[in-house]
Amino acid sequence: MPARMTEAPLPRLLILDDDADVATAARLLLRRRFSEVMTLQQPGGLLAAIERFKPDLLLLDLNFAPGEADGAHGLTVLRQLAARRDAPAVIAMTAYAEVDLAVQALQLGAVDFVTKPWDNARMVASIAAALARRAPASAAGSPLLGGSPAMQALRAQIASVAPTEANVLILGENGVGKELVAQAVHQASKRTAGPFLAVDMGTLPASTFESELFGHRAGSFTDARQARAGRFQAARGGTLFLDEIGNLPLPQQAKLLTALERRQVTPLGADTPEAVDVRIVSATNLPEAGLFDPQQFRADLLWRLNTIVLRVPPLRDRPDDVLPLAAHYLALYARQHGKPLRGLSEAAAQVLQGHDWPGNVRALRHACERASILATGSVLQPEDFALPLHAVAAVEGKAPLHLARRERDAVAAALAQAQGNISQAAKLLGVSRAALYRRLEKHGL
Ligand SMILES: Nc1ncnc2c1ncn2[C@@H]1O[C@H](COP(=O)(O)OP(=O)(O)OP(=O)(O)O)[C@@H](O)[C@H]1O
Repeated sequence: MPARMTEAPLPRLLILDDDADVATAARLLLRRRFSEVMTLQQPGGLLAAIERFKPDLLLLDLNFAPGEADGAHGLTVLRQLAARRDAPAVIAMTAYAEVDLAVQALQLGAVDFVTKPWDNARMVASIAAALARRAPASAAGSPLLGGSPAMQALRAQIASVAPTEANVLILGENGVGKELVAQAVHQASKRTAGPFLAVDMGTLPASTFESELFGHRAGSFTDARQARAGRFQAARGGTLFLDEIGNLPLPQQAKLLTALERRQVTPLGADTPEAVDVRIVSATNLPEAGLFDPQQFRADLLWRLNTIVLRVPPLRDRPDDVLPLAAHYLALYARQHGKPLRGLSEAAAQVLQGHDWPGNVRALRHACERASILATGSVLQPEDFALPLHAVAAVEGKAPLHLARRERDAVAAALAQAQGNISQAAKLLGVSRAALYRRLEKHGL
């Protein structure tokens, strides 16, 4: 019997374009993907419209007046939105060849840009990607799904830890939901009206580490034309989420430690330090043995960060969570991609639950997105999730061996490995090129 699924609400779209025809064309193209579409021709009412209408996405023409081309108005709007917590994701629209303008829009926080006149497929893809990226944040409030005993215990820990000011270290494999846990801590904390700012410590270049985190004054180094606040200042009154903390090289660990010990930071080029008012939540997928190895991680920094440790268990250790998560994401993607909502066959449910999910919830989410886009039947089958063959075989046990399907999988795998090179794929499979062509035809590959 197909599993029941919860309905995810359709997102809302706001279009700001001074050309009524363009706004109408966009509305007609996109209205099936949104519960409501609102159009504005003047920027004056934009902030009020955002408060009232609460759009998930804003399609923003950067040039408001006919003939205008410098995009100054649109960039001003983007700057205003950057300061707001309720700002929608923004896709900027520019005239053809305004590449510099598009780049500036992206730097100011737009998630993508499309050039006018747009290509419908490109516009739809851009919108789908923007909404997908926004999905975890917009689930804020009750985003941490899963009723397994492990998740219930984790939620209880979050509830008791969040209202304190204690620093929290979140441990768990890739994709288990550490960032969602960090957001949940912030949302249940006394700082919930302040910002939640995530910084990926693994990718901060060593050369700009201090400027990124602590800020800089104008002229403090060659490229520092304007003063800039660091993440510590930007997160003031809120929570600073230091992700991938285990990847921070030792020299940067020392700088971070100093800031945390003194609870103040000195922007590059400044004479006086500034007090820090942030709660630190950090996360790593490093195994605990690695964290406790002083060659990799300073014990004194660890001691500052891990006042409270929250462990998020891998998905394979909480199989009860798999089907509710799958149902949630299948419903979400069915909506987002305008596909019919499909249930899971018994076999698919078993395969999903029995899989060991090395990529955890992120991988399950991707598998659900793929299935909701590519599946053709009314009920989802194991193969729609494109899991490695052994996962399907392990659960099917004594079920028929599905020779045709395995042959198709083997051919597809060989083609992928050979990067589409037919001769090489044929060699990998131990068949002639002609035999491979026959199979490609047979399986519609
Ligand atoms: N309990 C959950 N309920 C709903 N969605 C979840 C849950 N856990 C994880 N996800 C989803 O899985 C994806 C990965 O989650 P998240 O980014 O929080 O993991 P992570 O542990 O921080 O990953 P990484 O270590 O790779 O940065 C996100 O899309 C998130 O929305």
